[in-house]
Order: sequence, then C-alpha cells, then structure tokens
Amino acid sequence: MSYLSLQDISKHYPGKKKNALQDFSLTVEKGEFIAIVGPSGSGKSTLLNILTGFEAPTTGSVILADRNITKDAPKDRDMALVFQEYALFPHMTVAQNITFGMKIRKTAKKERQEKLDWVTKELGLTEVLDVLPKNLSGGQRQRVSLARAIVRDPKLFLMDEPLSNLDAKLRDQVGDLILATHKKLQATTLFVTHSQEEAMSLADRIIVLNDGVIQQIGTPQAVYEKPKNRFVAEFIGRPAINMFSFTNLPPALQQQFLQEKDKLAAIRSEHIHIREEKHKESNQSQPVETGIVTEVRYYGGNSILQLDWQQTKLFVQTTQNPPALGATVLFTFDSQHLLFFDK
Ligand SMILES: Nc1ncnc2c1ncn2[C@@H]1O[C@H](COP(=O)(O)OP(=O)(O)OP(=O)(O)O)[C@@H](O)[C@H]1O
Repeated sequence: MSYLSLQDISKHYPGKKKNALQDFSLTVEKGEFIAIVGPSGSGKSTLLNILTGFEAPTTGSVILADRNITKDAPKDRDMALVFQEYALFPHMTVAQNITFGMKIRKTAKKERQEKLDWVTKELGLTEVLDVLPKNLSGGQRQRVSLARAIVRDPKLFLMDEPLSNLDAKLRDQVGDLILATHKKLQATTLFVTHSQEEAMSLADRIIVLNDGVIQQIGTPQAVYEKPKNRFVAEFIGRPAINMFSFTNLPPALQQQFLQEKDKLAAIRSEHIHIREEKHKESNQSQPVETGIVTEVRYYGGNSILQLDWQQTKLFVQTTQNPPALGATVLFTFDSQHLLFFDK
C-alpha cells in the first residue's frame, strides 16, 4: 500500500458554483517529492489545507501511513509545513525557533541539542544560532523554517511556495538545499508552487491542476514531452509551446498527420531548426519554411527568436548566432516532435 493516499477528494465551499477540488485522487510513495502546480485559483491551497486538516473535504479521504486521518485535528497529523512567509517567532533566536517545537513535545534536552547541532550544520546556520529573525536575510530565514520542519521528523513535509519570496539566486540555493535535504532524509514532500520551473527542476512527479481538476500526473519529462492536453502543454515549458492551426503546417506534414486534421498542431521551440541558406533544399519529410524575425532574446548559450510565420508567432530556440531583427530565416519542423491537441 502506498504511503499517502488521497481518495476521491472533492471540496465545495458554500456559495461557490464550482468545486474547488473535484475527484482528486493521488497515491504517493514514501520518499517521493511531488510538486503541485497550477494557476491562481486552481485548488492548490485547498489541497494543502485538506492535508493539514485546516479544511475538511466535502467527500473523500486522506490515508497517511496506513491510517485514515481525514477527520484528525491538524495537531495530530504529524506533518510539517514550510510557508512562503517564514512564520518564525520574532522574539526568539534561531536556535530557540528551531528547538521550540521539540520543547513543546518534551523531547529530551540532549536529543534537542543533537538535532539542533546536526540540522544547523547541514543547513549552514551555525554562525547565526543566537541571531533574531529580523537580523537574518530572506534565505537564512527560509533555512531556519526548513530546519524547524526537519527536526520535527514529520511523516510528511508540506511546502507552500517556500521559494517565492527569495530573489533568483537564493531561490536556486534554497531549492538545491531543499532537494539535498529531501534526498538525505528520504522525506515525503508535497511542494506547492506557481512556478513550473521550480516544479520541473525539483520534483520526482508533477501534478498539474486546473479548476480543481487534475490535468496530468507525471514525471517532469512526461508532462513536458507528452502533455496530455492543451492546458498542460501551454502551462509547462518556457517559452510557451508553439500552438497553431493544422492548416498552417506545410502540405507534406499535413499529409503525414492527416488523421489529426481537426486538431491544433504544437511544437516546442527547441524542435524548430534554423536552416542556413546553403542547405535550404526542401524534401518531403523536411519542408523548409520561411519566417521573419520579430524579436531576439540572447541568453548566452542560446537565443530565443520570435518569428512571424503565416500570421502566427513562433518561438524558436537556437544556439547559432542570432539573426538580425527583420531578417528572413529558413527553418524546418522536427516532425517527430509535433504534438496535436483538441481545440
Ligand atoms: N475559504 C474559502 N471560501 C470560499 N471559497 C474559497 C475558499 N478558499 C478557496 N476558495 C475558492 O476555491 C478555489 C480554489 O482556491 P485555492 O486558494 O485553493 O487556489 P490556489 O490554486 O491555491 O490559488 P493561489 O495560487 O492563488 O493561492 C477558488 O475558486 C477560490 O476562490
């Protein structure tokens, strides 16, 4: 039996037309790192609140480590939460913040000290043990809140956008730290985020939610390469996947994918290849198309071009020298990476 199991959870808030969650079912193995992504209002917080016990599901159940905890009070659930706001006690030092929960639970002094020593060493907090939260940087505060969660040794870690208050560099650092700690402790973690980049880079599996309904559950690679529907295809991946009318495709490709003719065609920017003039000969499987460069973003190792092509905008990734704005470029679609979605 799986470690965490959410069975057919639906949540209706009074006065609302639609359910905030609809038939949500998920099983998680011990030690898995699951990211939950979705736009604002998709039901991510509702899901966390049901897990922590701050909200009761309208229907369905939550099973954790073989126990049905659907009706248990939050304090009896043995879960640790790491928030976007660090929720540290302002009048307590770092050490006091980290050990406070253990004191309340009457953990022996020796064990408290050992855990404090270990976790602060692991998370690079030994220099700031006697410092108050207001004198810490954002990254340090988030590490303290992580340390506090870790010393609880909970059955489940729940993280609610823990990186979103940090600047880009710290986000990477704390993200790495979360991942390293997760691996070391084999902690089962549910991580809620707006950011599909965070989900892609951290999680074993991603759940894509929209309007309270699971759109897809899969590895980062699966949701990126084999999105189940248009929503997932458009939500995952930057730049956004190119999506256009089937009839825009070159005739040879329309012929090849004739059974998809009523759908939208889609392709990711890295599967469109810029061709040099001298290699422009078209052939049946690789028809050469023409586009006008309307935007160039240079990122060092690669560039993202925006092309005007048949009244459609196409994102194209290239590692070659970026062409000038307004230039006409030749390109081919890597047809084995074409995807098709219901409109
Ligand atoms: N306490 C509540 N009472 C009534 N409706 C609620 C309540 N909490 C959430 N909702 C509604 O449930 C739906 C899902 O909201 P939820 O906060 O779970 O989404 P979210 O994905 O966490 O959004 P965000 O990313 O903005 O935090 C929304 O339509 C929201 O308006």
